[in-house]
Amino acid sequence: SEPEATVAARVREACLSSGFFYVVNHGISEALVTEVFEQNHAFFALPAEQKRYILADCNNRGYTPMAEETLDPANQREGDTKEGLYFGREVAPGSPEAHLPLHGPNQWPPEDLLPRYREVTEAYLAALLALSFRLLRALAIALDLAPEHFRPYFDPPSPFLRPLRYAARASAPEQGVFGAGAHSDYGMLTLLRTDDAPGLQVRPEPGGSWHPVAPRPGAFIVNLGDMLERWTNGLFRSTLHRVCTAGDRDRYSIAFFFDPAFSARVECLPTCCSDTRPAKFPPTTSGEYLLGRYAATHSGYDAGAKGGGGLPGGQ
Ligand SMILES: O=C(O)CCC(=O)C(=O)O
Ligand SMILES: [Fe+2]
Repeated sequence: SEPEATVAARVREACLSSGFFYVVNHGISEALVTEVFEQNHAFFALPAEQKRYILADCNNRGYTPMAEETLDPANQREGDTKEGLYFGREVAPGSPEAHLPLHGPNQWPPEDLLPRYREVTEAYLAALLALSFRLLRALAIALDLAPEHFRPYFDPPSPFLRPLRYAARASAPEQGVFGAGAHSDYGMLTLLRTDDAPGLQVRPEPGGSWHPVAPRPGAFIVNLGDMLERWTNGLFRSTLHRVCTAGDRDRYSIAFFFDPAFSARVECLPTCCSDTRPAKFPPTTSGEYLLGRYAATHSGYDAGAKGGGGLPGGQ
């Protein structure tokens, strides 16, 4: 891999334009990536009742059936034509964090059916978490901040792994049918792997045209989320994207969302606002922001379900 300063300079350039870039020479073995895709092929091939056995719980961890999520309610006539899974950082039931929304034990596919699923998934999660922390340093350097600037906000991090299967159904944008409706990601960074089926599109300019993002063998597609856009007062972009499937076959992808600690405050960096460039977004917390977005897009998720709490850190 290249010197960190070189990487940071190229990251800056990408973050100032589309906020999307490919990461190569990342050190994560292709064997591991292949294995995690194989495990998810096997999971999604299970009978519906087996998948529903781990239906997403009050922490939004587990299985989300076809069309459960609607990423762009204003422009969709039905839910996303995909099914998925959510895994997060493993939080034991009695631990101090267990009362927090979105925190708790993961729901793993039954071991008798998929004996290697958990081990492979945990290895992949750990590898992506380590890569994300490297990118976090590069982002800080790209913003002329100390390399460890963001680190305290990620103690502990909130990683979410999202294996997805898109149905073999042609998207029809003019009819409001999408593999995944247009959205920006919510957190800091997203590291995406897809199979070789195209579908991801980005729209760098508001109201502009959609551009395909082709899968590249061995590369992660990385994009910035809303929290980094808020931290940088819009300097680094959280770009709108969607998935339009061709309908000739299923499409598999695995998104990894790297988000700050639940209680981390996300507000304009002092270097990104001034009298002439006032903060565009009010301060929020990572948890509050995430919960609001989940509540708006997941029919199966009840943001008030845990501890009767509603949104934490309220304003
Ligand atoms: O499957 C893809 O290519 C993109 C998925 C995505 O944008 C997301 O899950 O946030
Ligand atoms: Fe996304």
